[in-house]
Amino acid sequence: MLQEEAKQFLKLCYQELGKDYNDRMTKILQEISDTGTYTHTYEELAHGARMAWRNSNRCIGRLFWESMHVLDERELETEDEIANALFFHLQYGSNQGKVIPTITIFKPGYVRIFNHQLIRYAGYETKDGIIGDPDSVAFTTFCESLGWRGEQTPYDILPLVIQVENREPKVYSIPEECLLNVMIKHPTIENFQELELQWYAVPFISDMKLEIGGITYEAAPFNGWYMGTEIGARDLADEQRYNVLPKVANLLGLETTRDSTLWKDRALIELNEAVLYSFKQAGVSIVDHHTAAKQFKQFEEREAGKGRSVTGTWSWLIPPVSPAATHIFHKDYDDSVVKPNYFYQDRMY
Ligand code: HEM
Ligand SMILES: N/C(=N/c1cccc(CO[C@@H]2CCNC2)c1)c1cccs1
Repeated sequence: MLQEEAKQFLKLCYQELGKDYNDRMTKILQEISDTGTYTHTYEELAHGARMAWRNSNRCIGRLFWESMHVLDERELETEDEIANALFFHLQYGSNQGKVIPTITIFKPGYVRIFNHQLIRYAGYETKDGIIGDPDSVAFTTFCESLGWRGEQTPYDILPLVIQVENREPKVYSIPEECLLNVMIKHPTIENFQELELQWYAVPFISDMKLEIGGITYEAAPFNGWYMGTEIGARDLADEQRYNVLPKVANLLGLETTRDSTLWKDRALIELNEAVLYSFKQAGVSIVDHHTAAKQFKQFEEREAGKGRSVTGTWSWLIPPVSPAATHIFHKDYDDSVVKPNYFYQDRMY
């Protein structure tokens, strides 16, 4: 099984790198029969992580798959060393707002990061309702069970929770210099900032596993930049998230008593325009869903040129705002799963 996965990956990887794979294949098969596993070279690891992004069916941002920076931290052993590598990744990937798509890869079978994203707001269940991000309530409660205490504001940054081997998970507050936040304001509606909306600048997904040639990296956090609708049409807009559309509509003086005034749609557009404007003003990379769709079209064309077929999940690739205004809506995609790839894994709390 591992031999087969290794063979398949190596053949394709070395073909794409323009290298002969015979010698390497022999060495790997020997290592697998000696030790039951094998260790990727940095080149195999880096190209495998990029191939996994290229194969991510639900990702609209794949045009840039070859440019991802890969930080190899497989030799780290202690929770402190790992926390410091994560603090480094936060600063390196954020790059003062000029976001660099980056992945850090830790020793397989040894490290787990409990966070869904390295930077996320806490959620608190109170008798008067939820403070903060409802999506974070379970993880926040878990952090509190480990002794962590937040300030109970709607935008508290959660700590990192790192587990090595089967030791107790350790909790680390994120240093200020690793954090970048954007206050949401509107280009023409002056009192929009009265809503006091904000969001963190850069998404770092930290709970997916990376599978390359039969080796599973359970801790391989990766960042890119946001597509505006993720924040403006989901994180801040969903009823079961920050649910701000009624507040935006009131600020805009919209008639909210009838659906047919399309007040929700108008509020959504103003909020998404404000998100894109605020990120640009703050010098933080972000892409609107029309530009992202055009970039994805370029990705499809480039892959065809390389003789590779593109797999995708239509329902995830279409943006949540004006989906039919993008080419993606008007075609269908083969949702087959190709490896290397990123996968969900069981929650640790
Ligand atoms: C560079 C800018 C990037 C943009 C604008 C982008 C955009 C997106 C968006 C909008 C989604 C859907 C998320 C959702 O609906 O919740 C997504 C999903 C995804 N992206 Fe990308 N992405 C980028 C980079 C990356 C990178 C660097 C990786 C990994 C190396 C990646 C891997 C994925 C994966 C695995 C999913 C599916 C997540 C899931 O199934 O929950 N993306 N991307
Ligand atoms: N823009 C992004 N968006 C996402 C990419 C992958 C996953 C997610 C969050 O997915 C959650 C689980 C299902 N929807 C929300 C968001 C990126 C995050 C890290 C690199 S690029």
